[in-house]
Amino acid sequence: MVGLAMQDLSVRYGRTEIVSGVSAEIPSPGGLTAVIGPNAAGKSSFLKRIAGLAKGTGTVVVVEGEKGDAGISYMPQDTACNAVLSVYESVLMAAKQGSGWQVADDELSDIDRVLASLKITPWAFRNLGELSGGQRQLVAIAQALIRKPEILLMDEPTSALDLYRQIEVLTYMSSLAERTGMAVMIALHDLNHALRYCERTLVIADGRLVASGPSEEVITREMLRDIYRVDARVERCSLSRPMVIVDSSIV
Ligand SMILES: Nc1ncnc2c1ncn2[C@@H]1O[C@H](COP(=O)(O)OP(=O)(O)OP(=O)(O)O)[C@@H](O)[C@H]1O
Repeated sequence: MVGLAMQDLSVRYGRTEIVSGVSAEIPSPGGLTAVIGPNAAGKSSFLKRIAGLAKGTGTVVVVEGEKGDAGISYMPQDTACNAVLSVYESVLMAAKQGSGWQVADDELSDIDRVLASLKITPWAFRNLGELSGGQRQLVAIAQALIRKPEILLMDEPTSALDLYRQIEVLTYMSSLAERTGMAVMIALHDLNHALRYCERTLVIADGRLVASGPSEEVITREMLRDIYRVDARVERCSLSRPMVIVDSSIV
């Protein structure tokens, strides 16, 4: 069961400050938190700063975590691939990152379990270079999960997946977070995913946190107008789930 406290985070690339003064708390147990906002708003930079992969000021404290900073894992937006590795080898390498090369039986069982949970076992011995973009994205998720992070930062993890896989992955992440107490922050462009799968949402615009709270309270007509510049409504579908219906862009 972990949470996260972020205080006054900033990110700088050279002299340019891209993210400024972001403070937010993810209570324990973390569950799923969406990070939304327009293109180039600073979502990836914010996640990288939390993971210690981008330079800047501010503090990140892992609340109740056993591994401290070591328990944070970042899954990048671009899933770079080493074409000479098989899926299985690439997940094994991710598992062994930062530790020795001896492999125990239970580590191999963990890999089997992660591949099975994402339904990618049939490709286990195919080379990464032969996979489609969506298949590679699922492997990247497996590489992130095999490290058993306490806090997982996922940068648009479903952007290359078909609708069925998007739902499968987010449902799985949601149940995994509930079962393990893991905190998952997910940069997303699909606001219906944020409404449906994420307990809370942070909105980043121009590098600043402009709203945060329960997803349904944050994703409102006003926010969509002010931040996304679209005329849109949040209505309930026949199953009573909230969803965004876009009428037009605002010129
Ligand atoms: N390594 C870098 N060096 C310089 N500028 C960068 C670097 N990485 C990102 N930026 C700039 O920082 C800004 C925010 O980028 P970032 O990738 O954090 O946005 P984002 O909200 O994740 O965008 P998107 O939704 O388009 O993926 C952009 O203007 C981008 O050009």
